[in-house]
Amino acid sequence: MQFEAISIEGLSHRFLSRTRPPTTALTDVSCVFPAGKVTAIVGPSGCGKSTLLLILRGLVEASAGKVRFLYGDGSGQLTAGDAPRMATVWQSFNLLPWRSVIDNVAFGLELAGVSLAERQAKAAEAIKAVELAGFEKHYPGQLSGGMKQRVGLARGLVQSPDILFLDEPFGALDAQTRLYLQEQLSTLVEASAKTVILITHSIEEAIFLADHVIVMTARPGRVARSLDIDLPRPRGIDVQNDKRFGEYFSEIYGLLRDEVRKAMLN
Ligand SMILES: Nc1ncnc2c1ncn2[C@@H]1O[C@H](COP(=O)(O)OP(=O)(O)OP(=O)(O)O)[C@@H](O)[C@H]1O
Repeated sequence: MQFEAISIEGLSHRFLSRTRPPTTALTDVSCVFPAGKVTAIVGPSGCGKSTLLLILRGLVEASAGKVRFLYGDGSGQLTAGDAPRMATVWQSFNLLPWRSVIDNVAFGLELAGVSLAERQAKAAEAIKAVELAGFEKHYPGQLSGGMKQRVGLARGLVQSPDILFLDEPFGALDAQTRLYLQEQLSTLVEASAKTVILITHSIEEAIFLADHVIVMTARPGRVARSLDIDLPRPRGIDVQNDKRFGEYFSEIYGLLRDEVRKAMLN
């Protein structure tokens, strides 16, 4: 059976607190994340993007609704099954400062009980894929922000996940580094045909990297619109000159503008 999609139906989530009124983070979210595609989620601050990611990763249990991981046998019939292998790259790098680059990248494999030789070989390959060969023995404190984030990316890739989650992966980086890493990520994603779910505040980043963009409303987050990004691949940064890029930007910004305003007044 092959992993085909994540399907979310009527998902809502409310955070309860003993000391504060409850916060409804998500309300009646329904959407599909197809396998082998990049889906970007954009939405105003606080609309529940990270909460959605935590629910998809099984780290938070939704108050209502369903998340189903769908598998097919090629006949067109889909059946729900267990979550496939997943990895997440976080904005805040989350590197262990006392471990070298290669040991940081290999950490997940070590926890999974993979032998030293195998995890070192796999980690070296992932480090090469993010163009950090030669830095295996460096420590996080010796790296720039962009290099740290590439280590984070390698740590996600090394696990050969079926689904790679990227939560604002480049948010903490300067504009040029961000652009460079977006290009690198685009190449990596195209080469691996992975299922990627990207959370971002950047409309350009969403259009550049994704096959589909889900635009969310202000909190409590709902799906405002789901758009297909019909731009050729492989994509280089010059895809921004394509007329359709500007049209997608205007459409998404048009949807977001009022929502961002509402989020500011929330
Ligand atoms: N553990 C929690 N307890 C209570 N409220 C929470 C908790 N986690 C998140 N929230 C609230 O739920 C709402 C959604 O938060 P979430 O972090 O999912 O939004 P987001 O869209 O990822 O935000 P941002 O874009 O700013 O990262 C926010 O109002 C937030 O304050």
